Amino acid sequence: AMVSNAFIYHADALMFDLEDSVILREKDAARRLVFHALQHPLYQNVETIVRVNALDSDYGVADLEAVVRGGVDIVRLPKTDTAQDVIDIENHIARIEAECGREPGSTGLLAAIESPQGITQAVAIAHASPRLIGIALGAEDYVRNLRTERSPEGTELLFARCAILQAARAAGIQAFDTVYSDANNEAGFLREAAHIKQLGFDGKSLINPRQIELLHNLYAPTRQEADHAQRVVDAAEAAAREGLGVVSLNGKMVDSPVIERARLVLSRAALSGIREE
Ligand SMILES: CC(=O)SCCNC(=O)CCNC(=O)[C@H](O)C(C)(C)COP(=O)(O)OP(=O)(O)OC[C@H]1O[C@@H](n2cnc3c(N)ncnc32)[C@H](O)[C@@H]1OP(=O)(O)O
Ligand SMILES: O=C([O-])CC(=O)C(=O)O
Ligand SMILES: [Mg+2]
Repeated sequence: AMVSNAFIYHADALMFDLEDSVILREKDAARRLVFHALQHPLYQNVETIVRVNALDSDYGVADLEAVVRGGVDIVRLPKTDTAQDVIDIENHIARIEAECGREPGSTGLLAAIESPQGITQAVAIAHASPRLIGIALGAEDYVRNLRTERSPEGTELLFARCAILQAARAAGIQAFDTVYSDANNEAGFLREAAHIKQLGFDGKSLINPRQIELLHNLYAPTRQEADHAQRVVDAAEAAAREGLGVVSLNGKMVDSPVIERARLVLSRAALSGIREE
């Protein structure tokens, strides 16, 4: 039911999971279901991601064969511990693309880091393949590996989140935060989402449709922020026409980092609209 309904919720991308939310005896059926969903007309204008099983499991390579042939946009590799894990999946994807006549390099890759080993290797992982569109944190497995649990403040995740952000930005790719597992706790979700937005994440994996609008609204700038960003960009363009690199807007210095931040605000307004307070 979820696979056939998911496209109605206006998520930025839809992620089909073949890994930890599918029990072992359903792995083959789930793979077939996803293979067909990827080719369904309803999913042609939606960005699709499939989380495959680990390549060293009994299912990983079969998952890849199905989803690359099915036309998935991005493959999510779970539990990425080393750059070699990325290179291994990269090699399989390149082979399958060649075999099925898909444009070489057209399948994107998203590596989820879910262990202390992966966090220590985050920089190498983030640089391991030109297919990588981003890296992501998988916090449920990560806290299990740390031998702790998630707190409302997220203190136990701060190091991992910063490591992932640093590595992603150093490699020029995106950084995605982990799921918030309590689908009925709106206040807790919003608190965590505000925290990861402030750290600099590009977005977050969601597990329930009710979280989509909450996150889009949080990432949408306020009317005041969008108007200010527009004034900054207007002032910068006027200054550039006069050959100036720095201008003053109501006494505040506007130079290149300020202008770039203003452009980011405007691009978020274009994507998510204006925040409803
Ligand atoms: C640690 C990890 O690996 S996380 C990643 C793997 N796990 C997942 O992807 C879990 C996906 N999410 C879910 O299974 C569920 O949302 C749960 C278990 C979190 C909550 O379950 P419920 O409380 O039963 O969901 P809820 O009552 O909010 O569902 C409302 C509607 O949304 C649909 N829905 C719920 N979650 C999703 C989803 N992830 N995708 C699409 N549709 C969904 C339900 O089918 C239901 O539709 P209906 O009204 O047509 O019947
Ligand atoms: O990657 C995610 O966000 C979900 C996940 O597998 C985890 O938290 O272990
Ligand atoms: Mg996990």
